[in-house]
Amino acid sequence: MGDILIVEDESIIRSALKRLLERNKYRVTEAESVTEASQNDLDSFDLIISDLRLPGAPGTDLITAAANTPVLIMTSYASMRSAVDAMKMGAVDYIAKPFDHEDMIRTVRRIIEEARNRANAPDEEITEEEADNSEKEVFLEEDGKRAALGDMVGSCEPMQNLYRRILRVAPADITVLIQGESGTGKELAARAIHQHSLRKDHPLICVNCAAIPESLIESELFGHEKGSFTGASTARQGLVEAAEGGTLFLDEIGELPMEAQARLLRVLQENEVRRVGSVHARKVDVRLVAATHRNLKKLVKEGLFREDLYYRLQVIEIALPPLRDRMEDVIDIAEHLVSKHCRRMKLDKILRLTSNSRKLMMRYDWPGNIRELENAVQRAIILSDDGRVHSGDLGISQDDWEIPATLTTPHSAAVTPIDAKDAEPQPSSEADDLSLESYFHHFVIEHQDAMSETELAQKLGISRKCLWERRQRLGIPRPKKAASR
Ligand SMILES: Nc1ncnc2c1ncn2[C@@H]1O[C@H](COP(=O)(O)OP(=O)(O)OP(=O)(O)O)[C@@H](O)[C@H]1O
Repeated sequence: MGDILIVEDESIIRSALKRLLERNKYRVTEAESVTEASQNDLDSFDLIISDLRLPGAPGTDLITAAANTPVLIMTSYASMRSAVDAMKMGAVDYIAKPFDHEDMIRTVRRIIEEARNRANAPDEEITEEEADNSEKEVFLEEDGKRAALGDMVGSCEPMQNLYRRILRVAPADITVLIQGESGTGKELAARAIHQHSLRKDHPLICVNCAAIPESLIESELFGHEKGSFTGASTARQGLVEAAEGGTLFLDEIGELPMEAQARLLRVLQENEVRRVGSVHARKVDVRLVAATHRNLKKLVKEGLFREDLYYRLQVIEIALPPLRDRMEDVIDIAEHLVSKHCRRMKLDKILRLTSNSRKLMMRYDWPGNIRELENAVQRAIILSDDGRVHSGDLGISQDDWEIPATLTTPHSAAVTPIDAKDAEPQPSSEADDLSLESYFHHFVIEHQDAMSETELAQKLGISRKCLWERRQRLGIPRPKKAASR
């Protein structure tokens, strides 16, 4: 079944693990330290299982010493953090001590099987030089200055670093956690990861955990058997299974209820999904990319997010900067969005930004990030009647930005002839928008403890997704109830 090297200095654990593996038909070699392990031909093993803390060099040294053999790290539950670091260094997985025998055998079997499948797959590796060149090709546009990756536009240093990081992690089949404020492009980043992964010809399923009612989320994600709850008249596959072979993008993973977190952990640890109401688990092959605007570590401390799931998720983190930290890209992004929406609306010409709208875009701090910029641009395109995007049509309340001296006089906006429309009093519905927003704000604060999200959305006459988005924009996050673990 396979050759395994165990590297463990505690003889009781070493011999117990040896017996367990031999009972399961593996051939086992033992070592007490990295030095003793290195006396073997490390690449001749199918798997190395090593303790992290050993006398002398740490178990992670074996990761580089055995370039072609997967290394499974064992560590005590208390030092999970170092296990995550070990995975960042290239360990194939980690297992907490004391381990459950079945867990260990399942993990060993899976790792060896996956390594064999990879070895039999056609060799798609490219040299580092080729990789570097392909990165340049992917994100540098024709003029050699502007950069973009997939639908992501932006040439500033942080964005170029982000593109590089995405291209590095995409082909490695590991879980990625994307952090960033609402509207910063987390879904676009997830799409880019999928597009540059070996799974690109399989489905990418995107789910916003905050937009699905808590009572339905488990069956939506994991599926259900017929009769498992009122209304489940037929058995149904969940979105995890629908992503088979591909990528599952879970946006706002911090909103996932505790029960669903437990099921998701099983998907990550065992590659298995159990439908609601079923006693059987099904094998799945799905890569998880998760995103959140929340501080998951804080949620863990508050007992609202499982610590073991958190450690599984944060193996590789990607951070999306808020738009206010990449103001040099604002105009490029705005122009990209104008042209995207003009094409979508099938307009004859692509509208131009007036100089005042450019100035306003540069001055405003975009708390809702690119989503807010996109909404502003769409609104201005619809209101425009002269082929230009005017500052007054962007729907940005003057209370929200510091009016630059160049744009105003004591009585009216100072304008250049080209921006004549910007000088006119705006027939904008700003006052209505503001009063609607404050009504929304009051209504939600007043009723959120007594009503579910679905009831709130129904009363307000909007969808749950829209309710959630407005909560983000107005900074009134959904109150979470602490769940028992
Ligand atoms: N760098 C970018 N260039 C062009 N368009 C972008 C960029 N980043 C985001 N967008 C656009 O902004 C909108 C919001 O992006 P996206 O949905 O990916 O953000 P998000 O962080 O996932 O938001 P949320 O957390 O609210 O779901 C989308 O329409 C997306 O196409």
